[in-house]
Amino acid sequence: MIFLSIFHKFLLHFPHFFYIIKKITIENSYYYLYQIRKGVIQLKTVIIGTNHAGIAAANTLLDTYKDQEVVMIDRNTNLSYLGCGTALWVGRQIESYENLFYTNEKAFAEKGAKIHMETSVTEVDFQNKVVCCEKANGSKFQESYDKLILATGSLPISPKIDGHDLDGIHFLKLFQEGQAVDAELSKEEVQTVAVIGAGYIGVEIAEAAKRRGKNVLLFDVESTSLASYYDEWFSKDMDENLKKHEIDLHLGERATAYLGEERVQTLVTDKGSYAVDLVINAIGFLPNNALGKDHLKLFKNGAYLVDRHQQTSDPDVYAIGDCANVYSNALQQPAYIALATNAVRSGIVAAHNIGGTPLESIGVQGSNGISIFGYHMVSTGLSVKAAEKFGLSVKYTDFEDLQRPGFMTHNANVKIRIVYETSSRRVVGAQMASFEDISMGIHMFSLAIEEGVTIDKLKLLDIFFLPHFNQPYNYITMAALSAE
Ligand SMILES: Cc1cc2nc3c(=O)[nH]c(=O)nc-3n(C[C@H](O)[C@H](O)[C@H](O)COP(=O)(O)OP(=O)(O)OC[C@H]3O[C@@H](n4cnc5c(N)ncnc54)[C@H](O)[C@@H]3O)c2cc1C
Ligand SMILES: NC(=O)c1ccc[n+]([C@@H]2O[C@H](COP(=O)([O-])OP(=O)(O)OC[C@H]3O[C@@H](n4cnc5c(N)ncnc54)[C@H](O)[C@@H]3O)[C@@H](O)[C@H]2O)c1
Repeated sequence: MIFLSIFHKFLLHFPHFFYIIKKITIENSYYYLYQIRKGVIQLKTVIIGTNHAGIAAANTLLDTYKDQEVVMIDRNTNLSYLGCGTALWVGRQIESYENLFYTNEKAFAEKGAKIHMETSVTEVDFQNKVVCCEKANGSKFQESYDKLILATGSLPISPKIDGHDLDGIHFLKLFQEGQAVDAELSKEEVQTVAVIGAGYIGVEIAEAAKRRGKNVLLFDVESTSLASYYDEWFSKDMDENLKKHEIDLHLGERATAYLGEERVQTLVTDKGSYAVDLVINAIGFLPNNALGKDHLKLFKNGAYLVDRHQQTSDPDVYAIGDCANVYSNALQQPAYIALATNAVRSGIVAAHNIGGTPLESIGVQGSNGISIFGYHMVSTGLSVKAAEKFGLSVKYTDFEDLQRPGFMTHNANVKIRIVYETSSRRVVGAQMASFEDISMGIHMFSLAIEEGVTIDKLKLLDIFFLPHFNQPYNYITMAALSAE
């Protein structure tokens, strides 16, 4: 031990000379990790991006590995904004945006991090392990690193069609963009709002704009809303729900141009043209890979390709959150799923590995939920449609009933679909919907997918019964029992 310690200190004094030997022999050893964990070796970790993923990594490093030096850099003015709240405050379901931030710059400075907000990283010199930064006032500086965490997130996809740079066309990613949409909806002259993309952001903001009294047109190229998350049996219900609340649905319709002098006045699609006062684009996210795309291996959509430790193809660089791929347990291969939940977990995993505790990600199911005009839908893993797209042969079992026994006066319908692989019979997905809150049940399916549980195992699963919550023949049991 003493010899190794002296040897290692010697190597640290001559880092360049012995760099390669150190990389091969020492950095892979348990003793090296042990020394990091004990704070004998102090690493400097630079985190680029301080939103959900970067915050989780920073908190884990600062709380658990107190001797590590942490530098956090973000170009935005704020951190920790919960985008899930945008539609809620824009739609006035909550009073203000103030509680949508769960931490701030000061909290990290107090924990000992060096934090640079309103600072863009313009370049990373991966060879010399240096990050080049530019502050909002134009001043430039550099930060060296031992380990780098890329947490640069995602960017909304911009449709490259005529007129896309006119005024009155918005995205909905940052807090500031939420503020801009909120201000637009406050204008009397803004009466007709076109939302492009009926995915999660589109459907949520369509509800919000309707709640603000606007005429809302919702467009998607797919034949239903929420097509990436649910099979038609579910998404058709959401379409009905949207129509019932007077949202004008335009499915299977693609925007082709925006027309206007300075501000957008007309939306042109492949099926018609519409007078509009405001456009909100919500057609998905792409990973923000600008800093590392020429140096690091990439997943097929451009996300940084990471292993189960969140390590990229450069061993000193980790990538987390929306800028990296995840491992899908349903598909049993890498995938891309941009969710805050994944961002947080991946940040924790990366930080423990850097801190000296080897930790593998257990993979994800992409569990998600939405609640629109009181109709709740939750899903995890793959829909039948998604499985087919990925070439996975699946079967499914459906069940629909009242949630509680008929004698209960407070009651509502519940629908469930469980999707399982044809050959192995392992569960690969589940979808549930109701006007009641049935959301917690989906977590059980998430675990089932993660653990490779078969549909047959669910048939006689011990599920409690109480009239307040469910029927003696629980809808999960009934769906599983009727599986072929
Ligand atoms: C309206 C909306 C609603 C959502 N609702 C939900 C939900 O209900 N549930 C859910 O799980 N997910 C939801 N999401 C998705 C979730 O917000 C993202 O998955 C999450 O933000 C990803 O976190 P991240 O930290 O990886 O990336 P981001 O949030 O994209 O953060 C990346 C950070 O990196 C910084 N950055 C990028 N490049 C640089 C650079 N060169 N220099 C310095 N800083 C840089 C950015 O300023 C940013 O702060 C929603 C998203 C939106 C937009
Ligand atoms: N409740 C939640 O968990 C929640 C809420 C908001 C956002 N998010 C996440 O944020 C990310 C971004 O959300 P999003 O809504 O932008 O993406 P999304 O992938 O949920 O939806 C994008 C939609 O746009 C449609 N589309 C694509 N190209 C189009 C085109 N040219 N014209 C018309 N429609 C087009 C797609 O068919 C899809 O339905 C997603 O990963 C999402 O899961 C999650």
